[in-house]
Amino acid sequence: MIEEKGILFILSGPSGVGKGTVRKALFNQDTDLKYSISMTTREKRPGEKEGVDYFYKSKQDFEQLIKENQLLEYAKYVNNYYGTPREYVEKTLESGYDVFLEIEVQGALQVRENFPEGVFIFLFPPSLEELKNRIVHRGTESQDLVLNRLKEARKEIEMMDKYDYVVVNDDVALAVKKIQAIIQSEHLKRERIAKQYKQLLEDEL
Ligand SMILES: Nc1nc2c(ncn2[C@@H]2O[C@H](COP(=O)(O)OP(=O)(O)O)[C@@H](O)[C@H]2O)c(=O)[nH]1
Ligand SMILES: Nc1ncnc2c1ncn2[C@@H]1O[C@H](COP(=O)(O)OP(=O)(O)O)[C@@H](O)[C@H]1O
Repeated sequence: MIEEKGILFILSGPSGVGKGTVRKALFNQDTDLKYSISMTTREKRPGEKEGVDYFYKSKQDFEQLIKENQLLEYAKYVNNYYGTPREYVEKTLESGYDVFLEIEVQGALQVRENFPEGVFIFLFPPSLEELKNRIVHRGTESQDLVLNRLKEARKEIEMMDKYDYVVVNDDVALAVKKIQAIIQSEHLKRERIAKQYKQLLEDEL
């Protein structure tokens, strides 16, 4: 029998493109997806909550998690660590649920190595100018950090061709619809493959 494992979806793309905004809009709608909450060493922003937005860790605790191989992937991003808890993702997929990660590009490439069957979605800005506007207007960063994030963004955009899908985030609701269509079509694809496989086994008997 074919195991009914969940599908791992990875939403990535440059900082400021709208990953968090699009992910939240997606989860505000009715969905069976399970969001994997990341670990980070960055400071909690006003309004954020432990265990909802992130699990906030000290640098020392985070490095211990790395040593114990408890992270599926991790990256140092603008002087802070960010990482995905391995056990949550593996167990949730095993129990048949789809898991959704929203992570930056270096981490997504590491996930690619461990989960080549994952579905990798790159969120693309309408333009670099608009990306800069979004980082500036979000207002969570100092001028220096804005420049750092823009520098990162240029490098990250070069990684786009390693992804399965590219979604332009010009309008949040539209980007959400496109991601939902990708999720649906990946399920149909896998169902079709499972059916063909079953047929193949029956034909051989
Ligand atoms: N590699 C990796 N990146 C993450 C993870 N969680 C969040 N990120 C990314 O880290 C970057 C910075 O996140 P954050 O400080 O929350 O700022 P913002 O998402 O740009 O508002 C974003 O690109 C996130 O998508 C994770 O578990 N692993
Ligand atoms: N489609 C969009 N149109 C206009 N502004 C957007 C759109 N998506 C996101 N934003 C804005 O851009 C800024 C960065 O979004 P955010 O979700 O924090 O990006 P990321 O998680 O990729 O770093 C926020 O101020 C957000 O409100």
